[in-house]
Amino acid sequence: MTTATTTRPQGATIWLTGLPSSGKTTVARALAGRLRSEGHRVEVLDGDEIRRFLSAGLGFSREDRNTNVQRIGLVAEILARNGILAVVPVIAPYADSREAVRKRHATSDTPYLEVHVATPVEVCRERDVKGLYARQAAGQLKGLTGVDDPYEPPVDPDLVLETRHRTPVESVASVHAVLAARGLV
Ligand SMILES: Nc1ncnc2c1ncn2[C@@H]1O[C@H](COP(=O)(O)OS(=O)(=O)O)[C@@H](OP(=O)(O)O)[C@H]1O
Ligand SMILES: Nc1ncnc2c1ncn2[C@@H]1O[C@H](COP(=O)(O)OP(=O)(O)O)[C@@H](O)[C@H]1O
Repeated sequence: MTTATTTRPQGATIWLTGLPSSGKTTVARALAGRLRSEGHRVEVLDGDEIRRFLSAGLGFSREDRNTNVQRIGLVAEILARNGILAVVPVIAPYADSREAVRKRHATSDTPYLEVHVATPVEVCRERDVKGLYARQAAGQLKGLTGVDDPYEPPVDPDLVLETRHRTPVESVASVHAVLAARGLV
């Protein structure tokens, strides 16, 4: 009798950090589409959806954001460790919180990519997909990331996407190139 050996595909977490309306979700969805079309198993851990279920009840204090990011980091690492490409379009404004997620991945030797979606706040304000910048300006919302709440830009990200000067397809190509260079796709 022969024993079949199976090799599990290598997973990874691709974390897209950036301000609201910077383009995280747009790039994440387009990236996921491309990776799926190439036959990879992909999950997008959407910030809004996570906050409706896994992080229901959490707000936007520093403590709650950290709790949210650590929960998402845990789920992403479990998925990635099991051969899934986990794409995470979540603000994650605090450097120490992102560092803890990176360390969690390092502990299990799971590939982790930090991608800074580096769109200036003036451009995000113009895009204002969900009307948050307008609500903040009108005094109806306090603690908006990048405006009256902190965003600590990554110091040494694996990739920076200047979405002002690139189309989403070009941004996807940049992320894909990093994944390919690391042998992950
Ligand atoms: N005060 C404040 N600051 C920042 N963002 C706010 C806020 N209130 C609501 N939202 C909306 O919440 C969406 C999810 O946020 P995240 O879970 O990614 O944020 S965090 O990482 O926990 O800081 C986030 O989604 P994106 O716009 O896709 O970034 C915002 O639309
Ligand atoms: N080069 C680009 N990359 C990503 N998004 C862009 C770009 N140019 C314009 N946009 C637009 O900016 C908006 C970004 O919104 P979204 O992806 O929901 O941001 P976030 O998830 O960071 O809040 C979308 O309406 C998108 O079409």
